[in-house]
Amino acid sequence: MLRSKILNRIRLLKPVIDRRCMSSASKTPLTLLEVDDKSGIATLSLNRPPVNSLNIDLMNSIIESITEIEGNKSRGLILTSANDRVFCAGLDLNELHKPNQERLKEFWAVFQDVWLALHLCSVPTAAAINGHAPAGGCLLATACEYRVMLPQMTIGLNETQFGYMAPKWVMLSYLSVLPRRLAERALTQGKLFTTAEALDVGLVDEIAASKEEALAKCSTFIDSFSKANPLARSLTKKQIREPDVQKLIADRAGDLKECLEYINSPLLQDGLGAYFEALKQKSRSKAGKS
Ligand SMILES: CCCCCCCC/C=C\C/C=C/C(=O)SCCNC(=O)CCNC(=O)[C@H](O)C(C)(C)COP(=O)(O)OP(=O)(O)OC[C@H]1O[C@@H](n2cnc3c(N)ncnc32)[C@H](O)[C@@H]1OP(=O)(O)O
Repeated sequence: MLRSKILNRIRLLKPVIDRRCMSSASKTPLTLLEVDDKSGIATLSLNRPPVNSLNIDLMNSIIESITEIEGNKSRGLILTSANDRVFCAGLDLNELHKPNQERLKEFWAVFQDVWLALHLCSVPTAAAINGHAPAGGCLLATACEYRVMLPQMTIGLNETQFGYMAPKWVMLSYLSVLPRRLAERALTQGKLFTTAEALDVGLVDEIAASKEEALAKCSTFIDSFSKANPLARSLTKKQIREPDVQKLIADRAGDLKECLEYINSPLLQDGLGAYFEALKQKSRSKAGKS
């Protein structure tokens, strides 16, 4: 069965993941996990300042939290951010720009794992998107079953804006939420939807005026499964998601090889370097350091 195969795969990796986590554990927890003792719903907050950019340690921490949530019989998982401006800035560009090749292989494998773990999570999942969610941040949100977003934020797979094409399985996550023609246009444009636009096209399900309201709406979504048998619900979700997941599982090595070639190509490295420098410049000018 796919579920046991996937979970065994992640468990098999676990000792490696644990070692990696322990070797580079930061002083402050990269994720905050709280389980409401009344509702039984777990809230997983990304907590890697300044923008929750996804590096190896943060993604391992997310995977471990999901494994813990599935093991402690939480009734659901709400993914959110401890930062009130940014949900998740996507992959840490330091991992992609002029990368160490061994680390890049590990980074990409963990990126694949974090999507599999969240996309196949056995409990109901919802994202309280309380900040900007570009690229990998949008992927985390679309891996969840439901999305509630705060106003004046942006969300989308903007990879073409920094010279990259998203991997097939990242595109499939978008296609599981958006109609094909719209997904194609948004992917090729590298579009970042405003909150209102995202609601209009169905990329998010609801808008909330505050993080508290977003969390409450996510809890209401999770409560909607209260009459469903948890195992039947989980297996039904995995059955529906299996075709997309299999496209990655069946060729993880091929995906890794393709990404390494693509990420390391000089043209893309130059484009990414320029994009990253512009980000840093913007930040410096914001802080009054030109
Ligand atoms: C077969 C093909 C396969 C090829 C594979 C290609 C690669 C993978 C392709 C797809 C998967 C996913 C890819 C990604 O996720 S790549 C990352 C994309 N992310 C972004 O484009 C977001 C960039 N950031 C922003 O737009 C903004 O920072 C913001 C809106 C998130 C927040 O804005 P604001 O609050 O104004 O903060 P600042 O911009 O001032 O930034 C603060 C600080 O953080 C740094 N930073 C921002 N984003 C990142 C990041 N993604 N990685 C690393 N660092 C980041 C920024 O540089 C500032 O740092 P400082 O200069 O030190 O202050």
